[in-house]
Amino acid sequence: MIRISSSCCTSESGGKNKSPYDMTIAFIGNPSVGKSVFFSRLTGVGVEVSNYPGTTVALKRGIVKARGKTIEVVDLPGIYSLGTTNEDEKVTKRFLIEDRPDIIVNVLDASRLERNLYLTLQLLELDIPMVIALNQVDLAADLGILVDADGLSELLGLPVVPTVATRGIGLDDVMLVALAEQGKTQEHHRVGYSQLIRQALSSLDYAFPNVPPSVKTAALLDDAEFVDLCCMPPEANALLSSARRLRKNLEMEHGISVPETVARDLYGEAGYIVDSVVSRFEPKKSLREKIDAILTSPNFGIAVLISALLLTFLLVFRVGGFLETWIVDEVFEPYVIQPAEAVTSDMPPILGNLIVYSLRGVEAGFAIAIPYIAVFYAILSIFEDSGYLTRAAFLLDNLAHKLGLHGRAVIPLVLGFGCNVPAIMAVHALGTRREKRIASVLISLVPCSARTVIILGLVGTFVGFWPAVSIYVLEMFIIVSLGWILGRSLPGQKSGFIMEMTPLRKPELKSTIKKTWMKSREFVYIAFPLLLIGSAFLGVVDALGLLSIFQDFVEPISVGLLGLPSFVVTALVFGILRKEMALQILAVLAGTANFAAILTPVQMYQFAVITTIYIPCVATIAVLKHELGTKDTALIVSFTTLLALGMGILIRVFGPSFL
Ligand SMILES: Nc1nc2c(ncn2[C@@H]2O[C@H](COP(=O)(O)OP(=O)(O)OP(=O)(O)O)[C@@H](O)[C@H]2O)c(=O)[nH]1
Ligand SMILES: [Mg+2]
Repeated sequence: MIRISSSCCTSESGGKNKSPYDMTIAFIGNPSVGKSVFFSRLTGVGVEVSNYPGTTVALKRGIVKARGKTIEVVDLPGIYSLGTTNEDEKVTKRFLIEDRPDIIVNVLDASRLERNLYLTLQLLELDIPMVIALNQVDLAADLGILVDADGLSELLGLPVVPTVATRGIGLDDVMLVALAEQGKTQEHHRVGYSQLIRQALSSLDYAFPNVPPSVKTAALLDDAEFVDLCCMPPEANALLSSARRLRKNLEMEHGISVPETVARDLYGEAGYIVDSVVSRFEPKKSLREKIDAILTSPNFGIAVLISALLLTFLLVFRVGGFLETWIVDEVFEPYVIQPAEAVTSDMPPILGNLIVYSLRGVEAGFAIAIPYIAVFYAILSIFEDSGYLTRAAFLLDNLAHKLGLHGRAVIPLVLGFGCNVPAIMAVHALGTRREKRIASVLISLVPCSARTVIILGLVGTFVGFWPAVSIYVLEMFIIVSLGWILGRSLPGQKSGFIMEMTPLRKPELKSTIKKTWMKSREFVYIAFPLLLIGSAFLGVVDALGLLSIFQDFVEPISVGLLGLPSFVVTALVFGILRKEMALQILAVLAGTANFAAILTPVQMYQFAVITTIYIPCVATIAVLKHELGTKDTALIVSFTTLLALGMGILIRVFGPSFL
């Protein structure tokens, strides 16, 4: 057992050229192999770990101390190859070249070795010392797959350590081996390309003797970014133009496509290695396969999906609602709000309002938001970790294609139900800019957990469960229609990316609790200061009589067009800061959380639909701007505002017939 002490220092991006640490170890591998489990177990830093590809979207750094050394560990987004198709591949390549880690720990999923080895073979060409963590051997054994680690080590010429990251098995050994490999020249395996590629590479060898093999292969594949990063401009240009000439020759004279031949060679070699080191036996458990077959069958699977969604909302509604009532009625009102009102009744109005409004803000955060958000995240975490999220994506693949998206975009869309911000960040793993634009617009309309607070806390509690569900149906209808229109009208390249199905596993209670806790805590840190300041500000503004001036000013819209009480518009303005704040501020303004006393069912429905659709919250606007630019973001803000206004008017006109 080695002693590892850790400190949590993470940064989101690269850019370190001279390292202040004794060594840097980078965890690299395909998506969902367990890199982040390694990282968080080693550093103690709580990074997101989930059973769907593309969980880690930015490079994360942490520090551990082992054997008297200060080691920087880096968790990278999962990639399938060192190609040029997506941002994650570029981030990884840039990191490998600019930061040049001392050791790569290439994490492999033992149950999907062939696919994983493709990247391993590419990494070998970089000539950076490497250790293989053969992870998920437990799952592989369950599936009847046994990998001969020693045989693999011999074939690759690298140390191979079998691991089960989730149980911490083999982690110490990986670190020990990595420490021992630092600075060593490894006599590792080289890819045996087919003859024509070999010839092309050796003629580049002749002309550019000092350029490493990985750069020559990249040049032959026309990966200009990689070549530019590795060579000085004159040499890079000369290498790229020689490689282009060679590629053209090969394509004209021999009729082969160089990228296809290189890919075939790599897969061929990966296949050969797998044949030599993998043995299969009849797995013990086939129950998993039976469940999987049901979950992914076209008709039954969809029925399970719809039931799962309904059950989710029912659970969030029932458990969240129960907790909300208990916290408001049994804790806050008798022990906090009423005593505070009694104490402040003799104070000057500004001071009295400042205190009471602030406390109502805290009450709204604890009572209205946390119960729903925590229950929602607990369920979402079970969906993620069980592998159900990727099955949902698979089932909805057809529908996604109709919306101009790939099935994989379903994952960010579903994550959007939790929070739009990480969901929009996750779109960067999608293939094309066109797909990113469509997915981002649609995600910003997905009812996130903050909007769920409003839908369930207001309409679910005071109008009824089914009217609340109907808001989700309405939202889905808007999202599907908009996606359909955008899919047909937006120009750009369509993506043919293959989605990987992550294995079905039993979610772990510990992981569910940890994730729910992390996300709820994040909510408290981010939302509560805003909530307190917002409520206090509102109290002062109200005491000064400024609130009514603003409300009178927008009355033609709020009262005239929408038929809502004038104070509602103030709540809507606060909703731009954070969506659930709209409801919390509404409670503060109304002086009660019993919304039925101040609004009709139609008005509550209108309020919930408008807050769900209009302007994404500021955090979402910020990531939209980062991913899509100012123009697209401004378009989304204007479009959603108009759409919300239109829907508000429609509900005012037609709502009374239904509610
Ligand atoms: N059974 C089993 N599950 C594992 C093991 N290691 C990781 N997992 C699970 O695999 C899933 C993916 O783990 P992550 O650490 O998020 O994977 P990652 O490589 O960081 O994935 P990306 O961030 O998407 O690139 C999670 O559900 C983990 O609990 C293991 O050794 N055995
Ligand atoms: Mg990760």
